[in-house]
Amino acid sequence: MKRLIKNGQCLVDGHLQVQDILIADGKIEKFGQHLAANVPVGQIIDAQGLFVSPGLVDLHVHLREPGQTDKETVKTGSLAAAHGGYTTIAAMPNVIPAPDTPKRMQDMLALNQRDGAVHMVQYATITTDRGGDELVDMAGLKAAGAFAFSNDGNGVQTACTMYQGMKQAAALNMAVVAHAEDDSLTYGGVMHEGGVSKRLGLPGIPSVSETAQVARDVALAAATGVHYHVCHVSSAATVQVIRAAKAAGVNVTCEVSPHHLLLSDETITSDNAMLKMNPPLGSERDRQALIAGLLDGTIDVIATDHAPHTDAEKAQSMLKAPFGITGSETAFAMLYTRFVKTGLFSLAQLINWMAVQPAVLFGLNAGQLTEGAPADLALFDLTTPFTINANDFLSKGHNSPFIGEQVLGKTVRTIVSGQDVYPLRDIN
Ligand SMILES: NC(=O)N[C@@H](CC(=O)O)C(=O)O
Ligand SMILES: [Zn+2]
Repeated sequence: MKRLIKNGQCLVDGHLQVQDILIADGKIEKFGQHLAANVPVGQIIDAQGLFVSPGLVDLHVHLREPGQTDKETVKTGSLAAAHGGYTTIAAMPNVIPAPDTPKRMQDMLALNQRDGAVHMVQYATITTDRGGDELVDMAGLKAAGAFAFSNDGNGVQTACTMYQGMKQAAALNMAVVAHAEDDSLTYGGVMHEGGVSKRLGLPGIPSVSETAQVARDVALAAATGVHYHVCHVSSAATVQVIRAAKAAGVNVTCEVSPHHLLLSDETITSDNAMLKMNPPLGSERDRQALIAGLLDGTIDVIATDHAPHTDAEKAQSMLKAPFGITGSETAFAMLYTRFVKTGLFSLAQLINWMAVQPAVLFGLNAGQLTEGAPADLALFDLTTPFTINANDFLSKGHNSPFIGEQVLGKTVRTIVSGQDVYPLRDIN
């Protein structure tokens, strides 16, 4: 079936231009001005005044199924992504059981295929059950359809395990995607170690727990040649390590989360678990270094680290609540409002970091608004202010520090392979 999106504002060579998009068979058939086409009645979408973006691509989400479906499911998590304008998401393997064998990967992919509202790719673990030192059957997992390898939620503690894992992944031409955290340096902390943690009397996590492991892994990546991708970089020192590694020609890429760009430990004025995540919010200096890292190309992409938890869990003190906040449904609007409207980033840069580059880094057929590409699109209203409201979330998680924020950039419609996935007709 054909559909025509008329008069949307699209990025062409970095600037907004009024364009039409003709969709046929789930793909963009034509992209241009004043397209005339024979489309069935009711299949013309008036996008006047809306920003029509390539669907966003999120390299880091937690969907909790199987194992913790009180927090999220593949259905609710992928709908939350669609609500945020994402059309492709990469699901982390910290589910129970973890996709650490080919059979479990096949089961996981079948579930994603059945319930995913958007395109999904799936990380396999690096080690069995994301712990210890027993490497998974990487070749078997690749053959079963794994996207890349990650123990996200935890760092790989032993250099030898990481080294052997990287060697195997490199031979398979697969990426190793690392949550970098040296457990011997976290001291049971719940927030960034610094003046604020001292003032609040909360145990701190030194940022060197991240930097030390990234430095180790950069050396291992250089020795193995693997594509090493660092998750949710949070500190100035880590940005500097990655900058130097890139300059030395190491095959390293990295992501930053919206919350690490938007917030710092100074936002934490009281014991508030909505501001507890891993890695923790850094200092204001760290935050500035992350912004500078994006702008100079050290940081490649923005990924949400969408990490839903139950209301009851996150109502607890920072000492007890689990680490993690949601992100899929707030990322674009928060970043657009705080960084593009203020002139710090251009809209083209933001879309490059949220859609184009995530696809480029991992060879996904996504992130492009060009003829022949999948018709994966997000339509955003950049002019009508709205308030972020937990009642609008399609995620089961309400653990967002951005609830109540006044923003621009509401998702009006999300289209995957030519079909509407948001707004949605049946949610259950
Ligand atoms: N980021 C978090 O604080 N939590 C994530 C795990 C992770 O990405 O490290 C989760 O799964 O809850
Ligand atoms: Zn992580």
